[in-house]
Amino acid sequence: MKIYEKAPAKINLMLDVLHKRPDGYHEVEMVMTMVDLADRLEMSALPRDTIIISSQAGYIPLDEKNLAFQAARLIKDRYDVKSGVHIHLDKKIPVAAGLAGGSSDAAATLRGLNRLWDLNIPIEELQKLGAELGSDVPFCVTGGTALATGRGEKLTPVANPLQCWVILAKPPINVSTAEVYGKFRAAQVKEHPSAQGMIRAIEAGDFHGVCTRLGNVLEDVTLRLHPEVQQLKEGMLRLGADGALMSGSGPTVFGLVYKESKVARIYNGLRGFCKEVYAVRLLT
Ligand SMILES: C[C@](O)(CO)[C@H](O)COP(=O)(O)OP(=O)(O)OC[C@H]1O[C@@H](n2ccc(N)nc2=O)[C@H](O)[C@@H]1O
Ligand SMILES: Nc1ncnc2c1ncn2[C@@H]1O[C@H](COP(=O)(O)OP(=O)(O)OP(=O)(O)O)[C@@H](O)[C@H]1O
Repeated sequence: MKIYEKAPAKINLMLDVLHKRPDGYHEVEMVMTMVDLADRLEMSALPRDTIIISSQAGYIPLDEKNLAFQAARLIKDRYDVKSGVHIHLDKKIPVAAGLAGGSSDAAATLRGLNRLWDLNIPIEELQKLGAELGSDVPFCVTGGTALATGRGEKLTPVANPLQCWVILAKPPINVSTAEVYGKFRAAQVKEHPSAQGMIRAIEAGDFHGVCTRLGNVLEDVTLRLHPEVQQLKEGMLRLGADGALMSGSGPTVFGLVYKESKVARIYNGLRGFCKEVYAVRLLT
C-alpha cells in the first residue's frame, strides 16, 4: 500500500522574541502561514521492521538525521509498530532556507503514517509528537494560518481570507537557526511587531494592513551576519512588492504581491541577482 502527503513551506508574517527561557529556547510570538511550494512524500508499507528514506535531492541526509526518518522512528516507537516504511521525498522546498522544509516533511510523515498504519492518533497528539522533533513541526502538522507561542508549539488558528502572490528569494548562504537565536539580544530590538495587530489585519482580509505590519525581530541579527539579505529585501521592495520580510531565521526573503500583473517583473528582476526565486500563492 502507498499513500501520499504534501508538505508545504511556511513563512512567518510576524515573529517576536520575548525572552530566553531556562531550557535554552526562546519564548516567541509568531504568526505563521503556508505557501503553495511543497515537498511531496510517497510512503510505501514494508513488511520488515525498517525505515528507508530516499530522495531525488542529493543534498539532504537520508539517514537518521533526516527529520522524516526521526518522525517515522518516533511514531513506530511510541505506538509499537513492527512493520516498516519506505519514504520517498520529492524535495521542492529549498533546504536550510527558513521555510521549515524539514519540519514540514516530519509533519507530513506523522500525518501519513497515522493513515498508513491505521493508528487513529488525534491531531493534538500528532502535534505533541511533532514538538519532540522541532519547534516548527506542530504548526506544520495542521498548517493553515496560526498564532504560535511558547517555543512555537502552542497554536491558535487564525481565519485567513487573504489571497495574494508570494515571491520567495533564497540567497546562496547558510544560516544556523541556533546561531541566530544565540546572537539575538532583546535589548537591541527597536520595534516589536504586534501579533494582535497582524491577526486583526488578516482576519479582516486587509492586505495592505498585513503588509505594513510585517515584522521579524530575528531579521536584524541575520542582516548583520549577511548584508546580502538586506539587499535582497530592498530589491524586492524596489521591484514593486507590496511588503517584504525575512522568513524565520532566514536567509529566505519573501515579498507579498497583490496584483498578478506585477509578479513577472519582480520575479525576473530578482533572478538577475539571485538564482533561487519562486513565485507562488498563499495557501488559505
Ligand atoms: C525560526 C523559526 O523557524 C521560526 O518559525 C523557529 O523558531 C525555529 O524552529 P525550528 O527550526 O523547528 O527550531 P528547533 O529545531 O526547535 O531549534 C533549533 C534551535 O533554535 C533555537 N530556538 C528555536 C526555537 C525557539 N523558540 N527558541 C530557540 O532558541 C534553539 O537554539 C534550538 O536549538
Ligand atoms: N527532510 C529534510 N528536508 C530538508 N532538510 C532536512 C531534512 N531532514 C533533515 N534536514 C536537515 O535539516 C537542516 C535544516 O533544513 P530545513 O530545510 O528544515 O531548514 P529550515 O527551512 O531553515 O527550517 P526552519 O525554518 O524550521 O528553521 C539541513 O541541514 C538539512 O540537512
